[in-house]
Amino acid sequence: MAFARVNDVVLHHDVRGKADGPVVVFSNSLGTDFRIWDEVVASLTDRYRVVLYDKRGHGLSEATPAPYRMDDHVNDLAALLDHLGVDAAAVVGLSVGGMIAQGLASRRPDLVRVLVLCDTAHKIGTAEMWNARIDAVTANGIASMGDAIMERWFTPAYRVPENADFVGYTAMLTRTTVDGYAGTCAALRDADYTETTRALTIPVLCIVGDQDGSTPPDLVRSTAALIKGARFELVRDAGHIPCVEQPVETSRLIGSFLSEAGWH
Ligand SMILES: O=C(O)CC1=CCC(=O)O1
Repeated sequence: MAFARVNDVVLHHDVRGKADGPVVVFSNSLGTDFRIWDEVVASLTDRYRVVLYDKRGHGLSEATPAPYRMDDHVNDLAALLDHLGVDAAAVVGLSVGGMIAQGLASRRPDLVRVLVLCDTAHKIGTAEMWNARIDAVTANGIASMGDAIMERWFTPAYRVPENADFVGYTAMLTRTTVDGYAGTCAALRDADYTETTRALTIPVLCIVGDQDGSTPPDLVRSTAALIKGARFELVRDAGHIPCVEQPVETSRLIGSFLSEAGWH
């Protein structure tokens, strides 16, 4: 693992895999850090140079004061990739990470050659919804919303106290900084990539858990329908975070799409 100061923030990141391989970048969701990708990344490191990072306010990255703009997150990722000397990449993004990936693809078409959009959309939620979350997390902390968030993240079968992984991912959520969480809710509230995503011409795969309670299959399907030639895949028995709940199938879908898109 490593830390880098880019723009006005210190970002925690890690580079794994084949040093001279094509680059695959992973961007994670609200309230998670880059460990959610561990199992998927393990299936790719023999072929790819993989870049993982924690967006500002998440994981071990610095938490600058809320609110954030989606452009802050997009600029952070662009600056981190410039810092690492990456000049072309496939970008895999989950939820807000998928919005960051869409933003980067439209801002830096030189950099983004393939997109995998997991459980995300061109626009997620409403201003009322995000303002209510910002108010709740600011007044009562993230743990106060923990159960409701877990119901969207994971299926009932996964969400049992005997499942140590479930307990661990709950801790990952509740240890996110309030600035990072509320700041990123503001970024989500204000972001709408409908027009820029409609203009994408690169290979795009959209995948979603069949029981995703945050970005349900119909929403993700509507994002795929915006993009000429985009592929849509449903992951069975998964909620909002298929890379954690169904890592084998998620790895298979991502790995084969990267190959088919010529990213090898
Ligand atoms: O908390 C949720 O509902 C899940 C989520 C929405 C945007 C994101 O990145 O995660």
